[in-house]
Amino acid sequence: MSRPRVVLVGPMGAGKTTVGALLADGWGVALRDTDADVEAHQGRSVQEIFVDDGEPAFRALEREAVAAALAEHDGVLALGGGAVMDPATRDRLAGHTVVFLRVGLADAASRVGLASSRPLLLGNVRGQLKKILDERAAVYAGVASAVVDTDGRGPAEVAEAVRAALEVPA
Ligand SMILES: Nc1ncnc2c1ncn2[C@@H]1O[C@H](COP(=O)(O)OP(=O)(O)O)[C@@H](O)[C@H]1O
Ligand SMILES: O=C(O)C1=C[C@@H](OP(=O)(O)O)[C@@H](O)[C@H](O)C1
Ligand SMILES: [Mg+2]
Repeated sequence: MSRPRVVLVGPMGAGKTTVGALLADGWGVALRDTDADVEAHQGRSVQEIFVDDGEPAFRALEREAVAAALAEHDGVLALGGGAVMDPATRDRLAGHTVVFLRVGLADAASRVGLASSRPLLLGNVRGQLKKILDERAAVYAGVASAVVDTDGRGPAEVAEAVRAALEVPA
């Protein structure tokens, strides 16, 4: 059975998708991102799925996308920020190499921008982000085998810190 070289978790704006692409490029492996997998499978954006079918429907699709990627993918895997809130997903992550990209409110808000297309942030980016960071911090830490701080660091520096945390060559 193949397994991802690293699974990236953390809140919106942590840089999972961006840093995941840098890591995958550097290692010459593929990046898989569960948001992109759900969108490709559904032929709709995450935002459209939230609006049309609601968050629980998205979470069910996301759970299946994570399960498939964990079982099939041997490159870098970026999860959507809320995926780890699902207990079955947390169980599946056990034994995987999971890096929590930690980000504070200021950096997360400035990265996602005030006009975020992320459905959970519509209307009140900072307020919603603060709530999510508070609610999920312990959950991210609980599934992680390593934690990498991203505040004040650009994507390349974060990717380097991930490699250092994994103690694998660039
Ligand atoms: N370390 C970083 N420093 C500055 N901007 C970043 C960093 N990581 C990501 N970004 C930018 O922040 C935004 C969100 O990044 P993204 O990779 O989509 O985060 P996530 O997948 O964790 O929600 C993108 O515009 C990206 O270019
Ligand atoms: O944190 C969340 O609940 C979400 C994070 C998003 O992915 P990113 O973390 O890649 O932005 C996306 O899955 C959806 O908008 C919900
Ligand atoms: Mg992402």
